[in-house]
Amino acid sequence: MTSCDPGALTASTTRLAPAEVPALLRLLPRQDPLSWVRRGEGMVAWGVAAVCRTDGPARFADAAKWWSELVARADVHDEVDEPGTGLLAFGSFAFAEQPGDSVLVVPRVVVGRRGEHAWVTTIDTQESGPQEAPDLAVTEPAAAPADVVFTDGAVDGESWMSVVAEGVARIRSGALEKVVLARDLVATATAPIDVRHPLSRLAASYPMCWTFHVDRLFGATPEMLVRRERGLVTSRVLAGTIRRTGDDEHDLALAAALARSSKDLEEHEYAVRSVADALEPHCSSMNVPESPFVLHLPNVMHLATDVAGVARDETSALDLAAALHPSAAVGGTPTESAVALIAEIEGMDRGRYAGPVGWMDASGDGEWGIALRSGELVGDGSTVRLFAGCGVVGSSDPAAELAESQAKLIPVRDSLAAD
Ligand SMILES: C=C(O[C@H]1C=CC=C(C(=O)O)[C@@H]1O)C(=O)O
Repeated sequence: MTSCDPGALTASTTRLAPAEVPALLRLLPRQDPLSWVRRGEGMVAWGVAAVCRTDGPARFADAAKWWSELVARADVHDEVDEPGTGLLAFGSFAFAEQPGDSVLVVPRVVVGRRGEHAWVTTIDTQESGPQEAPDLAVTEPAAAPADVVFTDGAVDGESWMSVVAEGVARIRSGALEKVVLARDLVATATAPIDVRHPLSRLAASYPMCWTFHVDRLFGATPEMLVRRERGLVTSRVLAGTIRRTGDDEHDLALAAALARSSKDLEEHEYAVRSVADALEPHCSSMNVPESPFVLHLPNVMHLATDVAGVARDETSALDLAAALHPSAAVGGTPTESAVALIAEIEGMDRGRYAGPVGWMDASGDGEWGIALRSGELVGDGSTVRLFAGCGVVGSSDPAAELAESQAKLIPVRDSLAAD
């Protein structure tokens, strides 16, 4: 673990009039922006008061310990007292134990909006001393990336179909039941990309998703691994996908076909089971619907199940995310065999793609989505790795999975296009 020691932090949350707060993403400066926004609500933040980087099997536990020590020493003044107010950290965790780095960032300024509440939090270190009241004026719109060219990532499409075929063969041999296999695509621009451009495009086109950015990983995820809010625990499980055609009537017929597809229902059931089993020890009561609904996104439709439970103990949102990761929406069933097979045949470092991404506050409340429909800025920031993965079961067809992965790449791909 590497971290700076910021000493005792001071966090001050002040109430704002919601009508006076501009669209959250429009407040972000170019330097160190953070985002967690859905349907205009959520939080944006900037600056760095403290940061902690972890890796390996203890990446969640090390981050949780660092956070609880920071919280214990902090001085907090909070006149709003809602989930997300007071001291706050954004985070993004590696999918695998190795390789991959995970990060928690405590920003200097947070602006949030939630229902009838809006607020600004400033966070100061002993060294920095108190900061001036932050400027909450909208910033200039970010420029679109210049001349973006897309090339194959670690594995080209043809070879990736062989990877999927190998996954299917292993499943048919009885080695496991489901594995989620992913691929990447590389986008290269002629100059460093201002991440605020793809963020605003994603939020506008995918308002039902959580538009996030943490330490160069950005995207718009439709999947909530776990939310903990004042004792209520919820999770939105997605698995099972069909591409949309753009013709509403045809898409409705496809949605009905998805809801009946035994291949997709099987994929979905593994994912729901993995989440319900991992949450059970932490919940005194749970509601796990028997059949999924169809979630309509602009590019694809998914089988979706909303799981809810009442927290049995004080387990924090981050500890719950650690217990749930990797769910069978991104790993497979059984988890251990699937994760080993991914490392063996996928041929790609997932980094923080498909890991938990989100935020938590000092009370242990928080939201951790799964970093899907995402891209990671690399090098000098003019290159992005885009990711997409597909659940594979015994009846999966490699060509159909490749087409599905292409549809899942559309959100980030389009977000890099010129206006
Ligand atoms: C792994 C991804 O999607 C997961 C979430 C929803 C549907 C999925 C599927 O149908 O395969 C995947 O399990 C991805 O988008 O990269």
